[in-house]
Amino acid sequence: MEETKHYFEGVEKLVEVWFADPPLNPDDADLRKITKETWDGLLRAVKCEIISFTKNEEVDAYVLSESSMFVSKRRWILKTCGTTTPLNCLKPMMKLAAEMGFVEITDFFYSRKNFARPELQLLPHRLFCEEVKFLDTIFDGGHTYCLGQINKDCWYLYTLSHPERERDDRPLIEIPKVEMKGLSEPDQTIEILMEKLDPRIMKIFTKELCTDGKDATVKSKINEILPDMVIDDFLFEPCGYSMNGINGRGEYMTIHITPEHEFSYVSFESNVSMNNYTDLINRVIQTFLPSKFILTIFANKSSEAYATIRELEYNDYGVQWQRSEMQCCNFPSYNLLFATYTVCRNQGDGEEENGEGMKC
Ligand SMILES: C[S@+](CC[C@H](N)C(=O)[O-])C[C@H]1O[C@@H](n2cnc3c(N)ncnc32)[C@H](O)[C@@H]1O
Repeated sequence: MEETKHYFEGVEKLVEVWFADPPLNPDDADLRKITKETWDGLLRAVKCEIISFTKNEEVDAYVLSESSMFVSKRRWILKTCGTTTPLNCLKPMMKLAAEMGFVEITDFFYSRKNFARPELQLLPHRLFCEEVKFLDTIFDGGHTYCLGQINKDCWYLYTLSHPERERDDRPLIEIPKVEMKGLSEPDQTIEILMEKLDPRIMKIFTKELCTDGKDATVKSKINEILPDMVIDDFLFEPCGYSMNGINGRGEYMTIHITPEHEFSYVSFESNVSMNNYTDLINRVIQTFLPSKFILTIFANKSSEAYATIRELEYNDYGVQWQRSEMQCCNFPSYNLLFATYTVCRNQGDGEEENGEGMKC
């Protein structure tokens, strides 16, 4: 691969952990009681820092120097890009949670797209098999998947993925196992990972064209994607953009933009509940005009999206984007859809080998 002087890996590593309500005083235990100073300390191990914070009744949302973190009562989401090392704060975070009474994990997901420049990553993130080895030192019974083409665009997943009836057997934090009560609440996550974006749109996310995050949010119409979201946005110097949006139903959206032409990348993620994501996906791709994108949707059995995500099998996004891959996985407690799309007029896009393929 051609050496570039400046390179930034937009692709994020995404950690999502759900804890069971503690058996004793479940109403008192709340991950949002962890202070900003404590998070500052934990995030040092990840090599990123908090740059902005917003909250509502349901969720605390942090914009980070490299992406975002969302904290709700019993769910923690950490999404970081660049050469950050999010798995390095997993054990300390679980220890903190255990001190609050959260001794059982009900769901765990670690996922990411393949890196364009894996050789720049730090241990334990240089290869997916290295990440799996690291996670296996923490969890028993992790399941690993690679969706897509391992020598082209692909997406890795490590999950505990236990069916409901096996929940008492979940691994945990060197603390006696406890029984989980109740059914899981509805949960769904949609991610759209876009590459090779329209340079005219990417220009918005530079200090040349915009003064600050708000200016870029309005000029790009990001605020129209999910209009009920209260937005916290940040425009980096000289370019780069991150935003978190939250609403009163505990839903979030987050967008991160690496606008540099040679390696442009935009990610969209939300847990907004919908029984059909077609319109949302259309709004996102029309906002950024990528040449190719990966779509993933998770929905658990209680989610209104659970039964409907297969409908996307029949959807194309206008004449411009053509689906090149699609896989549906039925896990015991959730469905997962993975699909890749490329722009029709550039059939070659997305056909180049990725930096990380076939090395494990
Ligand atoms: C943090 S943002 C968004 C990253 C996100 N994962 C994405 O989707 O690309 C990264 C963009 O901001 C730029 N940037 C400028 N200053 C930065 C800083 N101090 N830390 C991280 N990125 C910075 C990078 O060059 C890149 O274009």
